[in-house]
Amino acid sequence: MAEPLLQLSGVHTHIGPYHILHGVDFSIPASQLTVLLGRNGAGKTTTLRTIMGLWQASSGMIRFDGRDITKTSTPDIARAGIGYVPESMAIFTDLTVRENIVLAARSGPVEPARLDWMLGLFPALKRFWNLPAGNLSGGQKQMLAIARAIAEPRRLLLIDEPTKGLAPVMVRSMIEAFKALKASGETILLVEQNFYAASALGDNVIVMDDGRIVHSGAMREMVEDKTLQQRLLGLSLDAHQ
Ligand SMILES: Nc1ncnc2c1ncn2[C@@H]1O[C@H](COP(=O)(O)OP(=O)(O)OP(=O)(O)O)[C@@H](O)[C@H]1O
Repeated sequence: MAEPLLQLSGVHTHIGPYHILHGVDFSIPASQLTVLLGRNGAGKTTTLRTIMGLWQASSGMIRFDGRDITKTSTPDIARAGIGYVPESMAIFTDLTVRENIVLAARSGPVEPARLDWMLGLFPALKRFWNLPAGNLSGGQKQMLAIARAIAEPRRLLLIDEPTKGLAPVMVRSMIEAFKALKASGETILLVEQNFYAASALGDNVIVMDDGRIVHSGAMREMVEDKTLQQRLLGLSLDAHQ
């Protein structure tokens, strides 16, 4: 079997005096979408931040594309090709949609073909191209944050709860955009609490609780196994949108 693109082995993370991750192990295969599920406070965001080097793992190893990145700085992790969209979205609300995207491409102008592809994924951004991003709806802001993350080619995208608080119609648009992203061969690790979106998109699923991985496997297996779902969805996921 091919080596996974990302692999966490026995990762522990402390935030100040608090021990948050307790030996996290999982791997992310290339060109697939892996969903990370778990109730509030399970450690999902901490896992993404630890991969990005925003929190330093206190022990264990994180390998990306065959290279140990456990102690690599965040800018170098980003340069290695990992894009991160935090839950807070990180967009500039006073700048236009265009300016937000221009600023996200650090190594030069966005390739025209890439821009067309991005605006095809998120057509709303084209409509609001010259308007301040603060005017966008919550879902459109989320789409802009994702577009910023893919303004340059990435090897891996880490995306934290993109459907959180969105109306069902916007959740469906987001699912369509993610399906198109998947079809382009992107490798994605998606934190998602909405099981409707998670099951529509995931090739693989990882479930966390209390800073530990309590399940990992194929999403299809979980969708078909009601007993497993009941046990894991009892971790207060949204079973429907
Ligand atoms: N800066 C911090 N200082 C102290 N504890 C923190 C900090 N950030 C997170 N934690 C704690 O770490 C644990 C895991 O939080 P984390 O945000 O990773 O969970 P999560 O699964 O992403 O939950 P949510 O869905 O609510 O975002 C929680 O108990 C949280 O209170």
